[in-house]
Amino acid sequence: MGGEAEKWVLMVTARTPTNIAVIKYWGKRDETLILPINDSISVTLDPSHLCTTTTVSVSPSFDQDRMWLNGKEISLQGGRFQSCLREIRARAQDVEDKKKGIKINKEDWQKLNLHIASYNNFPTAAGLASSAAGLACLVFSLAKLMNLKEDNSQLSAIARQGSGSACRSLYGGFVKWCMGKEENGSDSLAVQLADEKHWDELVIIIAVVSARQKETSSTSGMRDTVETSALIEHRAKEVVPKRITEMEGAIQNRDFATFARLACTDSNQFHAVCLDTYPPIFYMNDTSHRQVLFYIYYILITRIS
Ligand SMILES: Nc1ncnc2c1ncn2[C@@H]1O[C@H](COP(=O)(O)OP(=O)(O)OP(=O)(O)O)[C@@H](O)[C@H]1O
Ligand SMILES: C[C@@](O)(CCOP(=O)(O)OP(=O)(O)O)CC(=O)O
Repeated sequence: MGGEAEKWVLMVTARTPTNIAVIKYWGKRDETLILPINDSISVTLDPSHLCTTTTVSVSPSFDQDRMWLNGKEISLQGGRFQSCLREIRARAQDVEDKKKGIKINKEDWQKLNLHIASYNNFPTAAGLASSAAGLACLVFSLAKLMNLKEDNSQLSAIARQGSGSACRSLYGGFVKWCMGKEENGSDSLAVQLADEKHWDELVIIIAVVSARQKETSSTSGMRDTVETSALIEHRAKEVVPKRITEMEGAIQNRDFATFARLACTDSNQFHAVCLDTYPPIFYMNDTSHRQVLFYIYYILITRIS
């Protein structure tokens, strides 16, 4: 380790958008590695809208890993944060900043502590996938700080271990999380189906009708569903595989009628398995029942040729 040992600080800031699932992930086959019971597909939002901004910094003067979320210190002791930190440190490379006279050898990352400050510009834990943007941003910014060689798909497998939906936020556009078959999760990662320019007439409008924290987190809600719902196996094995194939086709062909029908029916089935869970989970309120929560508008732009 070089530089004036006690004084230097190296930092990286990254911004990551959230993603909205159009074929939803709900249910795990492995709780620790976060392996899902079905594939899912999402649309990543424009990074200038709903997003997380995370600054990660390292200094020999930091005496422990610490994290602040929206200005308030939170514990990094949870298994999910620890999995991400461990996986990233294991892949860390040498880093040199000649201007600052800093040289960090890859072994040094095991001893150096991190300070992490993250902000969501939208409600946290309210059903707008803050864990997706948050954990993807954490993994991406740490990968930059520690000079990882892994590509986004390999990073998505690390982000997945922080929060399942986070693996899809490593890419823009339309993204598929392939559930994978391996027990160690090595093939459970995100791939980009089409980039953000592919369907630029598609506009997603998110209307927040309640910014309150959800009563049941996704993590515990899907655990209860897998344990108690009689419908979830039928959804995961029979319904979703067909919808995934159809949705991939709808995206490739920019077929809005099919895209909208699948997104709406899949969302409705997700809420149906929540209701089929014991005790039942209610994520929709009266306003969402009046169908103003999500509207996806397809704007046909008339081009003068
Ligand atoms: N910026 C962030 N950095 C790190 N962790 C975050 C960040 N934002 C949220 N989280 C973590 O994600 C948790 C919220 O996840 P949860 O899945 O319950 O809600 P959500 O992701 O907002 O909604 P949903 O999963 O229904 O779309 C927070 O309690 C926190 O632990
Ligand atoms: C309804 C969902 O948004 C559920 C997201 O669940 P999380 O990814 O937040 O759950 P954990 O993996 O336990 O962190 C559907 C989806 O994003 O596919």
